Amino acid sequence: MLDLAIHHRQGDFSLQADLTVGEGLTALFGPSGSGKTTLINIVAGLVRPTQGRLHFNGTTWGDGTTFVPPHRRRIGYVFQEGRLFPHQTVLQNLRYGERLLPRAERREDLDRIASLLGITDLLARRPVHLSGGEKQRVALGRALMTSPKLLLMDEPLSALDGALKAQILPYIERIRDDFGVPILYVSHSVEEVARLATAVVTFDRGRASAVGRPDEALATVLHASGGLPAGNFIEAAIVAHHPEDGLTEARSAVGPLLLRRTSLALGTRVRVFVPVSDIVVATEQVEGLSALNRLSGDLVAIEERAGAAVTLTVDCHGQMIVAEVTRRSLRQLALAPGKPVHLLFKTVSIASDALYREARD
Ligand SMILES: Nc1ncnc2c1ncn2[C@@H]1O[C@H](COP(=O)(O)OP(=O)(O)OP(=O)(O)O)[C@@H](O)[C@H]1O
Repeated sequence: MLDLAIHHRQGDFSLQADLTVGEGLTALFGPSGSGKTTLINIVAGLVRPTQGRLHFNGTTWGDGTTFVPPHRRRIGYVFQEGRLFPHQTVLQNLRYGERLLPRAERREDLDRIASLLGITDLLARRPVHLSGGEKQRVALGRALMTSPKLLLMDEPLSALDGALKAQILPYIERIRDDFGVPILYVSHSVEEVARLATAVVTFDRGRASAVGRPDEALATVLHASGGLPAGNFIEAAIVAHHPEDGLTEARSAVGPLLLRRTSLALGTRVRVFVPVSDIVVATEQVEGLSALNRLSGDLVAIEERAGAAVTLTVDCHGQMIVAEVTRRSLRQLALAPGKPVHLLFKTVSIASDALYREARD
C-alpha cells in the first residue's frame, strides 16, 4: 500500500496530493500539465517533494529526514517511448532489469515473462528491428524482470496507434491480474482508464483527488469537462445469454441491461459505457419503441449548456446517470428536479469495445 501526503512546488506549478493507493491498477487521469508525471516521479524518487511524506508497505520512502533513493525502492518504470537500450538485444534488455537485483531477490522467470508478453520469438533482435508495440512489450518485460514491488507506467500506450494499443491492452490486463503488484498508470485516455483501472485518481491543475471508483471518477470528469464522448459507466454482471436474439443480459444496480451478445462467462463483471448521446428521455412509460433498455429514476439536476443542449442528471437507484436533451424538449416535457423519468437506449448502440471486463471480482 502506498500512502502519501505531499506538497511540491516547481516553478509556478504546485502539486498537492494526499492519497492512499492499494493493489490493482490505479489510473492517474487528468489534462496535460495537471501534475500526473510529477506525482509518479515523486513516487519513483526521481523528484524530491518540497514537503510531505511517502510510505510504501510500512516503509518510509521520504519525509522530512528520510529519503530512499530510486534504486532502493524496487519500482518498475515503463515510459511512453519504451527507452530500450538500442545496442542490446531484447534478451539483454530483459536481463538488464534482473541484473540490478541481488540473486536472492530475483523472483521473476524470464521464460514466463517472455511468454506472457508474447516476445519469446524476439529475444535475439535489437530494438531497431522491433515494431512500436513489440518495443513496448519488451519495456514492460524489462520492468517486470526487476521483480518490482510497485509498477509505474507513464502513458505507455500513447505513442502507439489505435490498433497497436488494442494489442497491448490485454498484456497490461494480464500484468494487473497475474503479478499482484500495484500499478500506477498515467493516462489521458478515457477508454484505457475504463478498461484497465480498478481505481482512479483525478488531477486538476495540480490537485490530486482521492482515489475513487473508475465509473464514478470518469463520469464526473467527463461531465465537468464537457468532453466527448461523454457517457455513463454502468457496472454490471453477466447473468444470461440469449443466442436466439443475439443478446446478453446483465444485472446492474440501475436495473437489467441487454447488451450485444458477448462470449463472456456468466458472472463476469463488466463496465458498460452508454454515451449520453444514445439516451432518450421520457416522462412516461412508452410502448412501441425498439429501445430494449429502459431505466427509471428521478431527475436531480438540470444544467443548461451553451447551444441547444441541456444536461440532465438522473438518480437511478442511487447511481447518477447523465443524459442530454434540447432546450425545447426540456420545456415540452416540463422537466424539473424531482420529476420521475425513464431513460431509453438501444442495445445495439452499445459498441462492443465499450464493454469492459471488470478487473477483479
Ligand atoms: N522541472 C520543472 N520545473 C518547473 N516546472 C515544471 C518542471 N517539470 C514540469 N513542470 C511543470 O509542472 C506542471 C505539471 O507537469 P507534469 O508533467 O507533471 O504534468 P502531466 O499531468 O504529467 O502532463 P502531461 O499529461 O502533459 O504529461 C506543468 O505545468 C509543467 O510545465
